[in-house]
Amino acid sequence: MQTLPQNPKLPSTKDQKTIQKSFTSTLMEETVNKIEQKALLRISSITSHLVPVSSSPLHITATSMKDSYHRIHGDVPLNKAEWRSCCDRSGREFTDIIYEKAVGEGIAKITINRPERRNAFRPHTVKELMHAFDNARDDISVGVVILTGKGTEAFCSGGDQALRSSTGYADYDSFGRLNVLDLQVQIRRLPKPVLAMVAGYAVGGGHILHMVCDLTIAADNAVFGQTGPKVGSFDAGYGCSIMSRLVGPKKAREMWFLSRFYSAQEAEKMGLVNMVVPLAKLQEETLKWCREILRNSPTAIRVCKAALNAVDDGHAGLQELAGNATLLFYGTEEGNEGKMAYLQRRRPDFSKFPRLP
Ligand SMILES: CC(C)(COP(=O)(O)OP(=O)(O)OC[C@H]1O[C@@H](n2cnc3c(N)ncnc32)[C@H](O)[C@@H]1OP(=O)(O)O)[C@@H](O)C(=O)NCCC(=O)NCCSC(=O)c1cc(O)c2ccccc2c1O
Repeated sequence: MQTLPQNPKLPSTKDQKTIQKSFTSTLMEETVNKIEQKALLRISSITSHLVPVSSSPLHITATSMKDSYHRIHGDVPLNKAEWRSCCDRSGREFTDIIYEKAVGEGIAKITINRPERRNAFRPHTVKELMHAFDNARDDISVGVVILTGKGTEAFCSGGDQALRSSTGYADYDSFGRLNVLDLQVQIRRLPKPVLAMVAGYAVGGGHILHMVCDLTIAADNAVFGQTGPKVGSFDAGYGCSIMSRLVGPKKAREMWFLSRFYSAQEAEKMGLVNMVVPLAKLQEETLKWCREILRNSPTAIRVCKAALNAVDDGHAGLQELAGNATLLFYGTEEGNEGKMAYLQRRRPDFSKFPRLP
């Protein structure tokens, strides 16, 4: 046990004893707290995969802990967001999607709006999705983007099979397209987190869309799977490589070769989703995650997203990550000295900048 150091400045032995007593009891209290916290965490880790955390009677999360980290960074508000709807860049209403921003918060929400087709996308849908993602990227007040589907039946059921032709999916042009591949890359490279909020089916190309998002919050009615091999299609790009990274090579083969469907709970166990919540709590939980992310450093998140993708994305991944280094360098005096010297037609003086070890 720790003892107080002998201090000649302390007034009396009696007082010292009193202080020693209160010091000891504080220490004991802290120790009991720590043991309690460890036990709570242990119980939480055992039970969290058995029942959705939010519906568990043992609703114990790290945020209920009492240490200074949790006291300072603790809970985020769970209030509903007030959504303001946005038009496309020419001021026209979107037809296949709903694009909204939360008033006073850095959250954009993009909803695929073809519920009568289980939110299957056609080329025009993808075109609109790309416009919205572009806008969310360029809007500096937006820090996080939610991608979801209208209604509770489906997040997205992939490409609209009624429009599939020998040249891809065709609607507004006489030729077909596979433009969802460009959308996947756009989400992957977006320097802000994208959260998939999944209720109902996320299958086929819709399953791949949730996989390319950074995080997935699923309702307990969500269903995940690839259908390609049953409908004469496949996505041998991100659809295979990202899946293999997420669930491992064996499980990825199972998902593609057998084309089965998996429940939300199974998907969570496989590492396909971050959290499963009751359908009624889906929006609330997703907003909570967004708000928690928005409290953190946007630059740290931006660089981490690029870094987490860099190895898998090869040259393109490195380019994205390295672009962040350049961006940060432009904000330094050293970077600025180079620019100023060029503009002032003089030799740059980098001598005052340290060569850090
Ligand atoms: C998603 C389902 C399992 C849902 O079944 P459920 O019984 O709940 O509903 P219905 O089947 O009755 O559907 C209601 C209604 O929606 C229509 N619909 C659903 N999905 C689609 C779709 N993908 N395309 C067109 N229409 C769809 C359905 O026909 C009904 O209409 P009614 O008029 O009859 O009311 C089930 O619907 C289902 O299995 N859907 C198909 C899933 C699928 O196979 N998707 C395509 C996979 S391939 C793909 O997505 C894909 C797209 C790309 O752009 C690629 C690009 C590059 C490479 C690969 C690509 C790729 O593989």
